[in-house]
Amino acid sequence: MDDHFSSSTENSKELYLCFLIISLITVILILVSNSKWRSRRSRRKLPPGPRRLPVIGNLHHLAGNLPHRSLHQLAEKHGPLMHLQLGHIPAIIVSSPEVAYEIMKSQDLRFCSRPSTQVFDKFSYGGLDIAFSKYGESWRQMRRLATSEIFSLKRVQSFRGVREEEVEVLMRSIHRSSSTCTPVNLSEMFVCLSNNIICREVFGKRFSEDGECNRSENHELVLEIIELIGGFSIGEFFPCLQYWLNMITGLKQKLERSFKRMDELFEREIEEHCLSPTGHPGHKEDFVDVLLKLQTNSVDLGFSLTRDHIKAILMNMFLGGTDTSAATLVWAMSELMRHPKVMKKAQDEVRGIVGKKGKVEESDLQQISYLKLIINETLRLHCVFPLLGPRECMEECEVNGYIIPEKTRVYVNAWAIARDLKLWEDPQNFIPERFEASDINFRGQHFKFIPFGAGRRICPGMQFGITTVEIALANILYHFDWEPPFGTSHKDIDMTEAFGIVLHKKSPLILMARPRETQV
Ligand code: HEM
Repeated sequence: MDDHFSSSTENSKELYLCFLIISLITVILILVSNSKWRSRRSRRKLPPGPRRLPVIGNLHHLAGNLPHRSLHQLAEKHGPLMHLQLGHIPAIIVSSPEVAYEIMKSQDLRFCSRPSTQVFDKFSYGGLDIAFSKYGESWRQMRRLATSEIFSLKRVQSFRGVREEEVEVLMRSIHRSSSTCTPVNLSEMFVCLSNNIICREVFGKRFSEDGECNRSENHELVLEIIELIGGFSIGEFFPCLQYWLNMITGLKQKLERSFKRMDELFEREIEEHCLSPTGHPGHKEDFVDVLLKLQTNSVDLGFSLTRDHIKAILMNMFLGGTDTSAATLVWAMSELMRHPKVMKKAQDEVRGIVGKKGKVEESDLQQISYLKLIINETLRLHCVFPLLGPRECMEECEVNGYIIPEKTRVYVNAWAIARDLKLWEDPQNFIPERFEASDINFRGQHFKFIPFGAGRRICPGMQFGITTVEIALANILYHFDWEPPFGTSHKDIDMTEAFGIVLHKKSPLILMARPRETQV
């Protein structure tokens, strides 16, 4: 007993010591890099012409809780283009539609690369995917292939049945809870829904055990990887020390473990598809089928589509498709709960259009226009990737009268732009009607509203994501009336954001559902 006690005390001492050393190294590295940069600049004479941006912030502004908010506050003081020195990496933060236009439209070709980090390199199978790879011929080939074969409108429509079935599963789950007066954890259910949809689209099957809305092992894996990709890693900002810092912090080991699990899953699924190319009777073509077929005919593609290329795209679908749609659904329902008049108007619309049919089908969505305004307004206030994907400048250029050196990291604060008082009336409030008589949409043409990004790196899965959100939300409003849990009111719905690459609500959305009288 004593031995056990003393060994666990020693273990915690070691852990504490390790933590102290890491913190000390981090602080020293930040201080050294900042002071070195400043002294170098003060000795240097600035050339005439476009100026260099002064450094106004450091890693501390990005590493803190909710960086989009602290960067927004900084931008209010320093303007829409700011220079931060992130360890050894220079970075600019963009917080206005004009500068975003320069970066993502007029000079997109110079800014459409991604930085290289150990995490990105690992999960992209060494730069073979679409989301994390650097810009170049290989990325262009993959993006072209994915746009035409995977993310096309035809493909989105071909999975209509999958989405409708999974939404029905969700409705049944909610129904069960409501019949026993059990509160419904919508946050959990939305993640299961989108994970099941994406797994069926990608692998042709869902992974929940009992055929209902259960959290699957796969979903845990998605969350683990998203945390690794979106988490703050000090090594990323000190490239020459990255290997060692990632070893000391344990990131490297975690990375290897999660990657192995992900790779094994993909291998298993691909092998299953190879062994039984036609699948079970009634099997619908999924993305693994599509990619394997393309691999067989890869002469037509003009490049060799390897097994690693396939796994890299599967990773993009798997990660891109789960959390984003789920987070958007949670924010939308939370806003509707806080705005009962908007909720009522939306329910009246859906119920009026669908009538007594018993469920909303995708063919109904075209007519349900107020719901689309609600989704726009949700994406404006709760941009799920507040800083979009990090970009990297490929050659020295000039933006807004300032020189931007090659390899500068670029973050566009889409969240701040969408809440800017100068651009939006009453921007902090949820008012879907603001989109009513407006031609502003999220397709990357209006730079004050870019929840899916813009330019060459715009989200290719936009239509998949939006359709999932629309069909799920429409059915939820059609089938049920919603109340806050007993003893709380609409105003108590907590809207605090959680830290992470995907902007989630911090506390789960738990509500009481009451089936509509006319429903079965
Ligand atoms: C509501 C749902 C979604 C939102 C709000 C969203 C948003 C975004 C954003 C902001 C980016 C970064 C754009 C940039 O860096 O400029 C992105 C990239 C991406 N998204 Fe989505 N997304 C959603 C759904 C999906 C889905 C369902 C998929 C796949 C099935 C997907 C796949 C991707 C991929 C592959 C990229 C990387 C594109 C590139 O770097 O070239 N997304 N998404």
